[in-house]
Amino acid sequence: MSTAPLLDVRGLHAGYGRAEVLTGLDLRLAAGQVVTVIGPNGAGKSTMLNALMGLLPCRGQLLFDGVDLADATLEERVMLGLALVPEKRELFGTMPVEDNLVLGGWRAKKLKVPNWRGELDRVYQLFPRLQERRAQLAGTLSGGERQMLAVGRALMSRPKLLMLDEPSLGLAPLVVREIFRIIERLREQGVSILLVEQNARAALEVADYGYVLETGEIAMQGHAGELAHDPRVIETYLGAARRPQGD
Ligand SMILES: Nc1ncnc2c1ncn2[C@@H]1O[C@H](COP(=O)(O)OP(=O)(O)OP(=O)(O)O)[C@@H](O)[C@H]1O
Repeated sequence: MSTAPLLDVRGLHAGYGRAEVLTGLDLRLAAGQVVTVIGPNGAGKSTMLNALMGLLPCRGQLLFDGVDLADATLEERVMLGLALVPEKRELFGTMPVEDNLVLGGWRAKKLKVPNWRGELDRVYQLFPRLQERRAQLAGTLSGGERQMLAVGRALMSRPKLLMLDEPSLGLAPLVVREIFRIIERLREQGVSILLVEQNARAALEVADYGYVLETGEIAMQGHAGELAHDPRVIETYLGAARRPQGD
């Protein structure tokens, strides 16, 4: 590609103490793209996101929007425009919904983005349910509402790249569909998204490009539509599509 990617990861190594989980991962994402990383439990998907966010020590080249992230702290990465919605959502349960959202706006506030509070209206447009429940304590929300709040809070920082760790995890099928509809809408709005998912089918439907991460390495990659039709991906990750052959 002629223009530099928004995110350019080369030879990423990361792990916990002596246990190396990622052993030289390469990944690229162009601005405006939705890129998904699928793979089995324990492959290292969350480890990758945590390393990108600066929550874990790592080695390798990490370029974000042309900036080398090697020595950037978590706060600096947030200021550069990275946002992570972690698997555990990590909301402030004893605070109202709206306060959780406002806290997410500190980057925009610090950057003196004019009318950053207007971001609240955008988030409420995307998630009318959050507006209805703006005064309710976050800890009393349903699983789906908590996920919406976690995504909304990340959007409040006006990120250049939104990283989502298993947004559908633990949610009922109807709510999962709602979450993917929202990802689709964000995509239409031009938000760049790095999506880690176990729900490979839904992830490949919404994404432009996909990577398959297996035991710390990229095993396959390609345009999402092509991956979704690849026999190995179908066999391993889209198993529900298989029809019994009667043997
Ligand atoms: N805090 C930790 N300390 C030590 N090992 C960890 C820690 N977190 C994860 N691991 C190990 O790192 C490996 C990769 O885990 P990771 O959570 O990144 O995988 P994943 O692909 O996101 O899978 P999952 O979908 O289960 O979260 C696993 O073997 C896991 O046991």
